[in-house]
Amino acid sequence: MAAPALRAGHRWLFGLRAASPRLQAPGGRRQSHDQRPRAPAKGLLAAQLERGLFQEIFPPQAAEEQLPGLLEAGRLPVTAYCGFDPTADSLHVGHLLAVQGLLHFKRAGHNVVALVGGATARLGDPSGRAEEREVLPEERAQENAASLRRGLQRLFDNHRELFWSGEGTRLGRAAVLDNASWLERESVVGFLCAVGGHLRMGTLLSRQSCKARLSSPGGMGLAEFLYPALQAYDFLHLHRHHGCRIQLGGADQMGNIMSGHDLVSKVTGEDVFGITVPLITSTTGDKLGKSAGNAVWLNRNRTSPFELYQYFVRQPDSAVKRYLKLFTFLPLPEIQHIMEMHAKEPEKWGPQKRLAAEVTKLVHGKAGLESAKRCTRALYYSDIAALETMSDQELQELFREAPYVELMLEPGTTVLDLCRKANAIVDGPRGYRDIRSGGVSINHIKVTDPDAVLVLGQHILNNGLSLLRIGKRNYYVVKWLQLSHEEQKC
Ligand SMILES: Nc1ncnc2c1ncn2[C@@H]1O[C@H](COP(=O)(O)OP(=O)(O)OP(=O)(O)O)[C@@H](O)[C@H]1O
Ligand SMILES: N[C@@H](Cc1ccc(O)cc1)C(=O)O
Repeated sequence: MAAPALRAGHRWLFGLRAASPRLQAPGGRRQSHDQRPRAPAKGLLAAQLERGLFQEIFPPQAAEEQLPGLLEAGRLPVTAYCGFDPTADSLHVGHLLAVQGLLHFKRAGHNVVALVGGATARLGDPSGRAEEREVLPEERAQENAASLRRGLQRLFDNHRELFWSGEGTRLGRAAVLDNASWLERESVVGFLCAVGGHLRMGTLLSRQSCKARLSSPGGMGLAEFLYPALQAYDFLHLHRHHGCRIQLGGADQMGNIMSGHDLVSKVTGEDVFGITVPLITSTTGDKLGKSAGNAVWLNRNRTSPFELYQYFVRQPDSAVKRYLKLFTFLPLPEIQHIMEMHAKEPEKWGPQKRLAAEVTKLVHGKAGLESAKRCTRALYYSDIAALETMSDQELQELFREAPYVELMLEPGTTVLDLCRKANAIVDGPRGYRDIRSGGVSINHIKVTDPDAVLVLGQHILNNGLSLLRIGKRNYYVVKWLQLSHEEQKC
């Protein structure tokens, strides 16, 4: 019955606060291992509870009773799923944690489904929302869904190629599905008959996300209200057609996961489970994601490999150990060792760099990681060799805000000509003076003679580019056109 299940949920949440390694004792002190209840399970479950990746289990008693056995190494594979609504055309770092959860299932030999919510995205999940979402047009939902499917597949492929060595276990299978392929085919009457009697109004109304939306100034629309029922129906569909027994999601998904659990167990009489991963937040405590407008994206056209790498390199010491456990597959003793080295040589930023490298490799592959490192050397270490080997795409990504100018190279072009043609200095004597006074550099080297003729290999790199900087941080990327062999010889 719904109400006792919810109470049990609360009891578990309460118990888990003590169990979660992430949570701190009053006064900000971390609880010692001894104060925590013993890890209630073996295998995958215990390992991920210890890493802090699995936060809550539903129903709570399953953490000690059914799940440890079900997920133990060497047992028959189970199938777990997690859904991602394509309300944007890219996944982001918050989603990566849920994907990481799926990948750990695969590594333990279980099968996973990454579900793109092509249908649910059009309704909009009310969980954690202060306002109703804008209706997503069907065409946009389809385009975004295709992009998310590619993003998820890329993560599974990169993981298999770069992070899986066999390790004596079979790597579980992964499928990427879209709920539009069944929800859009289901009739309204069919849906209500399948779901209507099993999901109770009292329970749905008592969910935190529903209460919050109902008491908001704009109230709650029917589509939002029915959202959890559609997500529950997905769980039922995946249970019937793919044998799915576990739904994974961020902590804000617990209400929807409980509805799915209700529906599947009532309709089929079988035990199914929910697992949540912690929410990744910004330094101000907001959930990292689209709604808060602070997403760090996984698609290169939104956040470059360099920017993703830098996001992780910038993590403070207070977060980096936890992130190494959550976002990488490094064994815990290795993480411990990395942290011990860091205590001896903090100036090397060892854990941050390792974290950044592991995540960038998973998201963008080896080439993406190399690109991130090349851009880092070019920008922060003024490394001309790195600058010279950068592609046009990398340069544009690196200086996203910088104007990108294409210019024809004419014989005798001077430093002043370059600055003027790029609109980087003001016309007249003031621009001339600005160069003289040392405010301009080309390819990281200061130029003070406005009349100096540009030299290939120095002012113009072998890849046909010049990086012009005015003052401290105004960059201009210049691409020289028609650099023929003849000109290069001049
Ligand atoms: N910052 C985050 N930390 C952990 N999990 C997250 C985070 N953001 C999203 N998720 C999880 O990823 C899954 C897909 O989320 P969803 O498609 O709603 O994206 P979203 O970024 O949460 O959307 P929005 O920001 O628009 O609410 C859910 O299980 C969600 O809880
Ligand atoms: N409701 C989830 C996405 C989702 C969609 C369909 C599902 O079956 C599961 C999850 C979210 O917004 O975060």
